[in-house]
Amino acid sequence: MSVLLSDYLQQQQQKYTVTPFLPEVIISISQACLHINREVRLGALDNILGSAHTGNIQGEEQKKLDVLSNQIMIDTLSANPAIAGLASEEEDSFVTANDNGQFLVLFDPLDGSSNIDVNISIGTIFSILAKPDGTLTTESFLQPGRQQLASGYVLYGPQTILVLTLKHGIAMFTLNEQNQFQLTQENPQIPAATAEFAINMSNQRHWQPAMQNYIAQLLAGKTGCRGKDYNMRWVASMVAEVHRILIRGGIFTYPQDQRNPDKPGKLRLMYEANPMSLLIEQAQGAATNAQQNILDIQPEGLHQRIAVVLGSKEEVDYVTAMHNAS
Ligand SMILES: O=P(O)(O)OC[C@H]1O[C@](O)(COP(=O)(O)O)[C@@H](O)[C@@H]1O
Ligand SMILES: [Mg+2]
Ligand SMILES: [Mg+2]
Repeated sequence: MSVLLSDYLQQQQQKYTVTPFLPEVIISISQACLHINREVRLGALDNILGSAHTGNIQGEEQKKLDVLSNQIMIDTLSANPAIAGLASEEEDSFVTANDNGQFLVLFDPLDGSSNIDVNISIGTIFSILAKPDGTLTTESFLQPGRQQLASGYVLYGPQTILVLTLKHGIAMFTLNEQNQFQLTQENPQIPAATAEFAINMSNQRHWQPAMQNYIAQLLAGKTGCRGKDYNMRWVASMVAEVHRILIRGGIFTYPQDQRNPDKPGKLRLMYEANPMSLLIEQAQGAATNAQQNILDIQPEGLHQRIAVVLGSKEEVDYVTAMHNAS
C-alpha cells in the first residue's frame, strides 16, 4: 500500500513525540513546493526563465524563478497560522507571518539558480525551528542547527523528490502521477568511506593550504597516499549534490576562499548548511565547516556564510583533521 506524505507524518506522530502542528507546517511547505514544481516544469512556457534584473542582500543577481519561488513560499507559509516568521535567502530581513505562531521556517526558495535556464536539477531547502517566547526578532532565528525540529529539501530533477527528517531518520518521497508525495525510500545510510568528491575546482588557487593538500591527495589517486582513484562530480546545485551523497555516498565541499576574509565560504548557514547537515547526520554522514560540526555553530546572522564539508563520515573526518592540524 502506498504511503503518502500525510500518512508518514501520522505514523511519525504515533511512534515519536512530534511537536503539535509541525506536520501541518511540513504539509504547507510541500504545497508551496508543488506550486514551484509546476513553474519549473513549464519553464519558458510560463516565462519563468532568465534574470529578474534585481539583486538580493548578498549582492547576487536574482533570477525570475528565485523571486517567484520566494513569493510562493511566503504566501503559502504565511497562510498557516502555526508559522510565526520566515527567513529567506531572497529577503533582507525576516518576515513576520502570524502573531500566535509557534514555528519559524527558514528557506532557500530556489537552490542552484545558475542551473535554471539550462534545465539542470534545482531545489528548495527548508529548516524548521521553534519560535522562542516573546517578540519576534532576528535573534529568534539565530539558533544552532542542532535545535532544528525538522529539515529537508525538494529536488526538481528528472523526478521531483521530497527528502525530510523529523530527527528520526530520513524519508524520501517521489511525486506520483496524482501529484502527491509518495514514500519511496526510508533511512538511506551514507557509506562511511567513499571514492567520489564534489568541489568547484575553478577556485583551487584561492583555497587554504589544507584544502589544497587534501584535493591534491585525491587527484593523485592510486599513486598517492590515499591509495585509490577518486571520481569527481560538480552539479552546482547543493540539493542535487546532497541527494547524490544520500543515495550513494561521497564528499561535497564548498570551502573557505582566501579572496575575501569577510566571506568565510559561499553557502549560507541558516537555510543551506544547517538543514543539509541535519539530513546528512540523520543518514550517518558528517558535516563540518572544516573545523567543527556545523550543527554546533552559534549563528550570528540570518545570511551568515560558512565553509561546508559534508558526506561520508571517514572522508569528512579526514579533511577536518587536516584543517585542524594545519
Ligand atoms: O556556481 P558555483 O560557485 O559552483 O556555486 C554552486 C553552489 O552555489 C549554490 O548554487 C548556491 O545556491 P543559490 O543558487 O541558492 O544561491 C549551491 O547550490 C551550489 O553548491
Ligand atoms: Mg542555495
Ligand atoms: Mg537560492
